[in-house]
Formats: sequence, C-alpha cells, structure tokens
Amino acid sequence: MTETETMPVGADTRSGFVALIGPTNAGKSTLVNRLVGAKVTIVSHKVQTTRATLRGIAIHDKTQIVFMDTPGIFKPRRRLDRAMVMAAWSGARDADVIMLLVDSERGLKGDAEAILEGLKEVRHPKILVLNKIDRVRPEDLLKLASAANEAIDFEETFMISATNGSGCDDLMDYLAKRLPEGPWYYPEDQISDLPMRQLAAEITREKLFLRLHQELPYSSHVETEKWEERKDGSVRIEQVIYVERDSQKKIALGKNGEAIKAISMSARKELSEILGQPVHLFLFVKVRENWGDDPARYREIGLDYSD
Ligand SMILES: Nc1nc2c(ncn2[C@@H]2O[C@H](COP(=O)(O)OP(=O)(O)OP(=O)(O)O)[C@@H](O)[C@H]2O)c(=O)[nH]1
Repeated sequence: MTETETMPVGADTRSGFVALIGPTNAGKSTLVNRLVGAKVTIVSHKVQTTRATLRGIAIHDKTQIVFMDTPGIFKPRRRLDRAMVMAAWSGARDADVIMLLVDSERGLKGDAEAILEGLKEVRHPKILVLNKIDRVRPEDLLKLASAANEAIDFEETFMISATNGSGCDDLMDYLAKRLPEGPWYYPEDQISDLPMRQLAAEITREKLFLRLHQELPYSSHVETEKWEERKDGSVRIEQVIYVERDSQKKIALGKNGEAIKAISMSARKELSEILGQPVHLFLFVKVRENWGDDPARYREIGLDYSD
C-alpha cells in the first residue's frame, strides 16, 4: 500500500494506539474481536493463550484505533512467562492510551492487584474498563469502580460486556475523541497486522487446545513452515506442532491419528473461510525438548526477551 492510500480524503482524521492491559481471562481478545468486528486474535477458555502482542484495528467515526492486545500480566514462573510479562508492558509504553480491563466478577484480587501496582508507575493516560458486567450486581460494580479509582487516577471508567456488547459504543465514542489528530496508520480495510503465517499457526494452536487441553500441557507450539499459493487458487500450508516429549506426540496424534485429523479438519475449515480460498493443510508433530527455556525461541515467536 502506498502512503496516500492509508489516508482517507477530507482529512480531520484521528488515530492512535490503545494498549489493553489485564489479567489472563479478563476478556481482552473477546473485546478486541467485538470492537474490530472480525476474528483477529484467538479466544480460548484456556488461560495464557496470547503469546505475542497482536493488534486489531477499528475505525470509529473518523478515527482509526489500533488495539494492542497484550498477553496477560501475571507473576512470572518460568523464563518464557517473564518474557510474556515484559512484552505486555513494553506494548503499553508505545500506546496513546492504556486501557485496563478487569473481570468484574473476579474483581481486584491477585493479578489485577499486581497490575494496578505496576500501572501506578506508568505515566500514560489510563482508563478503566470493567468487563463481564452481565455477571455481577450493579452495587458490586460500583464498589469495584471506586476501589480501583482510589488506587489509580483513571481518566474515565467504563462498564461493559464484551460478549453482549453493552457499554462498548460509549467506550468507542470516547476513544475516537481521545486519540490525537493525524493520518491513519493503516489502510482502511486492514484489521490486523499479524502476518498470515502466524495467524494460521494461532488457528491450529487453538484447535489443538480445544481438543487436547486436558492431556497436553501448555508447552506445545505451532509453526507454519511452508505457504505455497497454487495456480488453481488454493493454498498449501505445512505446519509443525512442536511438543516436548514422545508421550505428548502420541497424544497429539491420537489413536489411529484421530486427534490430528480432527484438529487438521477444523483448522483447515476456518483457514479457508478466513482466506476465502481452498486450503490444503498438512500437520506434522515433532518433539523438541525444553523449548520453553530456550531464549532463541522467544524471538521467533515475536517476543523480545532480555535478562
Ligand atoms: N460472561 C462474560 N464472559 C466474557 C465476557 N468477556 C469475555 N468473556 C469470557 O471470558 C473468557 C476469557 O476471554 P478472553 O477474551 O480469551 O480473555 P483474555 O483476557 O484475552 O485472555 P488471555 O489471552 O489468556 O490473556 C472467555 O471464555 C470469554 O468468552 C463478558 O463480557 N461476559
């Protein structure tokens, strides 16, 4: 795309970056998907599914709002976890507005409390978004809002439900006015800057978790190794599912290859819908020991880690 194509005619446009900060499972991915209106990040019931900083891009009035969907911030346990925490905070520092998303049902306990503490140090404009209001009583919601505002001076507080959409219009109106004047960063039809190969790997990873989350630990990882556009309009995609042990490989394959076949089928279906073309998906399972402790891997998956 050329520079002129990124700017709508008529100017008085606004644009900016909004960092989503929040504990795992607060609903960050669900909210970005709702605001952007398309599936750009992967939503799963399993916590810590967001490993890299992904973005969704929304247009509201004449404002382009770029969401930085950070990985959940929580107490680091392993080296990889620490890299995820650092990726989340570095994302926040690049933003025009930081949006703290809290699961109203869980309140400010645990991770949310630690994030509030961390946010005190950050000078950027901050807003509070209380999510999942469909699950709590209004009086509890008000208590939560005032407790959070006592800890931090938020510019504004919103109460929303990312799943049913209530409160989301007010939030968008506010962000559209709050972001600075300036040309748009991305072409109008772009909803994510996540490369297709990575998006394709995320989709397969989601299917893997949905089917095997009880048996397979979090230590598996998917990479797209080959992407070949064919003359007949279809695409051939080869991906490797990396696991840590032989026993996990057996689980990923399943009895008579049933698990891998089912994962492949549902990933292929979703990929062809997103790409709008037939997809031939080939999945391989390989064992790679201790990749979770290898810093070189973080760089490959988009996380910059330094001690
Ligand atoms: N009832 C209700 N559930 C919600 C709402 N928003 C999100 N959820 C659910 O909360 C769970 C977690 O949502 P995600 O969007 O994956 O959360 P996340 O913050 O991106 O999680 P990580 O990627 O692990 O950091 C999912 O099961 C969502 O369906 C809401 O407004 N109401």
